[in-house]
Amino acid sequence: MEDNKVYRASTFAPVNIAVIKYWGKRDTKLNLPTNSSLSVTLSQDDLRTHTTASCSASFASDTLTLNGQPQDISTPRTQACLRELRSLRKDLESKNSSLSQLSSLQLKIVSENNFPTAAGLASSAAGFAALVRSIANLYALPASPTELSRIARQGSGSACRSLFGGYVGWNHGSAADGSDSIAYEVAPADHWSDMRAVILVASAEKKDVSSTAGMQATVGTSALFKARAETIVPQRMEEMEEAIRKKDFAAFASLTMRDSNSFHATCLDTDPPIFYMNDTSRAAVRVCQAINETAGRTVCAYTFDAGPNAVVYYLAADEAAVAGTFRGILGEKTGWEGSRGEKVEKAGQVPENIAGSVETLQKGISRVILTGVGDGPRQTEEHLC
Ligand SMILES: Nc1ncnc2c1ncn2[C@@H]1O[C@H](COP(=O)(O)OP(=O)(O)OP(=O)(O)O)[C@@H](O)[C@H]1O
Ligand SMILES: C[C@@](O)(CCOP(=O)(O)OP(=O)(O)O)CC(=O)O
Repeated sequence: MEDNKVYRASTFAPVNIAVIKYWGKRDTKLNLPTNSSLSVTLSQDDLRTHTTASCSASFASDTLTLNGQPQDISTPRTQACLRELRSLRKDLESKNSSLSQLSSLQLKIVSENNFPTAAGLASSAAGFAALVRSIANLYALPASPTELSRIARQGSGSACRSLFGGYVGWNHGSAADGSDSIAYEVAPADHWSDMRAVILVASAEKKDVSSTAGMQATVGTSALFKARAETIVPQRMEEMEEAIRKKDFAAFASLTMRDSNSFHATCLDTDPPIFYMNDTSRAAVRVCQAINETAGRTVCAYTFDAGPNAVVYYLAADEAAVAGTFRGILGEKTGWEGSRGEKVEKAGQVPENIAGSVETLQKGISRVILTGVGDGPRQTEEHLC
């Protein structure tokens, strides 16, 4: 091996927003969930993590830098990912002596998120998916996205779904070692490519209760949680997969909204209660209901993660009715500039009976992000170091 040679590989990885939520672990060390979940991968043209993984005999220790700030790389979750990836590389090296011994070199990982970190915009999902994918590329691992999803899950549960594009399931699995708790493609992005999303960013602040802490408080104290994990979600997973296969937006939307509500109900049922949605979030729910009522059919579906931001899914054909209404209300906010936002036709009047919600939304939303379903991680020659 050449002394001091720097080996590197870079990737972009997407954010995913669940429509059937992961909430609760049966094993906190391995991030094994109590229920399966399903998400839509969002386009990396709008939201993405960019990560470069490099290794060299000249590096003194493993390091991780996120948005220019050194991060603690010694956390058990990051260490679990690095250990698994190094071990796969070591296996390759032991079978082929002509391979450079990269598994014994220190890693330098540099990453940038083009959206607020830890604001409920699934930064840990894109972040760990990018970390795992970039190191797998650096090590030239023949591992499939499914195998890498098993590793990324140990970084952050929802990260396993960001190894795939399109519509992605995560099977809760039953093996104690987590070998069957992996992500799978329900349908690629081009199966239902006209799925769009407008994200209403309510707050770019760091949240009070992390997903990790919040979900275990729910597991420990919520009486509703058991029914959700054992009965409600298994049934919804089947219905959601069918809705996606048939491209049935009304069914997709109804399941998405009900599952978001069910997840937030278990948060409220936690002792002490956890509030991720706020007045702004509830105003977004009312506006979505009004949009659907005005259209006379279901044209949009809201969902909320562990934070107040609304993600509103809709189909391209209903852009004027959905994004157009939000443009009418939030047209002054950041996010409408550029060809995509400017193309959104402002819809007509919003019903008078939701004037209060409209005002709350105007006060509480700082920016919007227009996006849609997208593909999985992309290798790139643009290196960050
Ligand atoms: N690009 C990245 N590379 C490595 N780790 C990252 C990256 N981006 C985020 N993370 C890790 O994820 C953490 C944020 O995760 P957290 O679950 O708190 O928020 P979130 O993912 O934005 O929200 P949520 O998952 O609830 O939607 C960061 O503190 C950091 O440790
Ligand atoms: C509400 C959610 O976004 C929760 C995501 O939780 P994380 O994947 O961030 O949790 P950890 O596994 O502890 O890292 C729902 C979802 O994405 O399915």
